[in-house]
Amino acid sequence: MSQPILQTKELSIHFGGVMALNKVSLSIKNGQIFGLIGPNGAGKTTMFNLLTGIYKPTNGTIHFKGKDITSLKAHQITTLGISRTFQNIRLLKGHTVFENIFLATHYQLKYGLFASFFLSKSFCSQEVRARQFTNKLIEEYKLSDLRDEEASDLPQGLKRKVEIVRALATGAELIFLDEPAAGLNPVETAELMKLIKNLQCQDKTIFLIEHDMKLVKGICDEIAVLHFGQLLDQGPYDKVTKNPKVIQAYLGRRYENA
Ligand SMILES: Nc1ncnc2c1ncn2[C@@H]1O[C@H](COP(=O)(O)OP(=O)(O)OP(=O)(O)O)[C@@H](O)[C@H]1O
Repeated sequence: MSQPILQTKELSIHFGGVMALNKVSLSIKNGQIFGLIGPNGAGKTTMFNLLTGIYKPTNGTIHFKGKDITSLKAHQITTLGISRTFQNIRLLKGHTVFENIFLATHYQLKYGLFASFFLSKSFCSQEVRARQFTNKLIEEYKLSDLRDEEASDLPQGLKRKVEIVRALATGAELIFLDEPAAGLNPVETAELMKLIKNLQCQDKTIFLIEHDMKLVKGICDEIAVLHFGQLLDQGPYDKVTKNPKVIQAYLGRRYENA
């Protein structure tokens, strides 16, 4: 767990007069569970949007496994091995759990439009492998009973789980989770924590945004704190949460309750 998998250098973006991120330099090591915390409007989701190619930075660089991905498009970044979930769960309406996960496997497939149109041998064998991979994930993450259920009709905790498994189905090594515990009850949150730890055991690196400090304290190897677009501190939970600037800007009662 020593090599950085993701590094930002002086990453900045402004929207008109709003400096949403200002010279943020972060380093996330391979295999870590890394937490990003900070008050509402601090720039956390903007950070994810930059790292996944949805926004382009005004200044600064992003490297993934040593490769400069700053100007790549969102689908190119996903193909390289980065995937995400959203603050408001975004599952495909009218599609089953299987279909939601299966569609995500297509980031790993290597055939063109021509091959798919004429159902070439390569297309067919890759489709078979994609189905097998989807079934393996469904079994592994204990979703078999829900395989043919409409994903968007499931309870919140299960929807979140399907969204995370869908991120895995892209073949991602690095997974961003934007407030994964939002809207979950304590039992669902405990299940989620186990799921995230399990992803780490499978050599995935996790970068998550979260306000639930029990979750952050319970599973994060390192955390970073944003405040008005600036990085206040980065390091192990116990060190960062003792930083007076961090306590003043964000933690307050959250820290006492964690
Ligand atoms: N597309 C956009 N256009 C204009 N301003 C934006 C845009 N996206 C984000 N911002 C602004 O950037 C700042 C940071 O927002 P961001 O959503 O990243 O905060 P956050 O830390 O994720 O907050 P929360 O915890 O509430 O989700 C805010 O002032 C927000 O209004």
